[in-house]
Amino acid sequence: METSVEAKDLTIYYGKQVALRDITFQLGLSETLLLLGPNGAGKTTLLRTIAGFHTDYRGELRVLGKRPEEARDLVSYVPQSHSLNEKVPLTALDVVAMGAMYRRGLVHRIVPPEIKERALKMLRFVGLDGIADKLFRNLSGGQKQRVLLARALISDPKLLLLDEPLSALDPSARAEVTSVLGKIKEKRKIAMIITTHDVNPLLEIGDKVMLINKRMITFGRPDEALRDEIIKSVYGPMARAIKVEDRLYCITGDFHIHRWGREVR
Ligand SMILES: Nc1ncnc2c1ncn2[C@@H]1O[C@H](COP(=O)(O)OP(=O)(O)OP(=O)(O)O)[C@@H](O)[C@H]1O
Repeated sequence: METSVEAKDLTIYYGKQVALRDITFQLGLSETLLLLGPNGAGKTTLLRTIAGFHTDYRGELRVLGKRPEEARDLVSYVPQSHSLNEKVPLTALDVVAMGAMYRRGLVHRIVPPEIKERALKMLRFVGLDGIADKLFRNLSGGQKQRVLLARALISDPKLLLLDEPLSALDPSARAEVTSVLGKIKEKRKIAMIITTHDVNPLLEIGDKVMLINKRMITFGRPDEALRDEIIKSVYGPMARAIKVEDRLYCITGDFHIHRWGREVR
């Protein structure tokens, strides 16, 4: 199988401390992996390692057939919280265009016409072409997340890494963003790895699920990987994996609560 990511006996360190071990898996070129695990399980660490930002690891790791550091141009990474300074009056279009300009070493504020055209196309793709000239800081949470997805897509990545893309959103914004993720999967046919505390809203787009908790607990198709006894081994006896009318639900009792944009755990 041609793979987007391939890991064999991967162990990730922070100096002498092991953050994550026993990671072995293969992800196909257009597959979506949902990466699930409790607080501190190592989800962000694994994502940043695949992105080529964290290099303190042993074992094998290949991203699109290359070492992660060499594959960076083929990968887009959307961190849990964006690092844009909201005091700077950037429009939605500016933010999307940044995704193409940084790659070409362009750091000035004037967006070249060719990039503007592509940025508008990306905004249309995420259903936001009407707000191109609005200030990013004034957008709703769901709109901001969709703009950040458009920014990640403009460089035409083959692998998209998303850290908790739904966690700061209210239910209707979650549905908006989930539907854009489904569209990316269907139309762009690229590989995605999405970290989440709550796998349920994403199960329909997940080809594979990995559950981690400082080590890999399970990896496979959702119905194989999310078995009741496995979920209980990580989240305790109250946790459940249940099927209702052929749809799988994973009840872990593990969720983020956000108030006024600040994350409370
Ligand atoms: N820069 C760092 N230096 C040392 N240890 C770190 C560093 N970053 C993370 N860790 C540790 O690595 C482990 C995994 O953290 P990580 O942030 O990857 O977990 P996570 O599953 O993404 O957690 P959360 O769901 O809370 O975001 C934790 O024990 C954390 O304390």
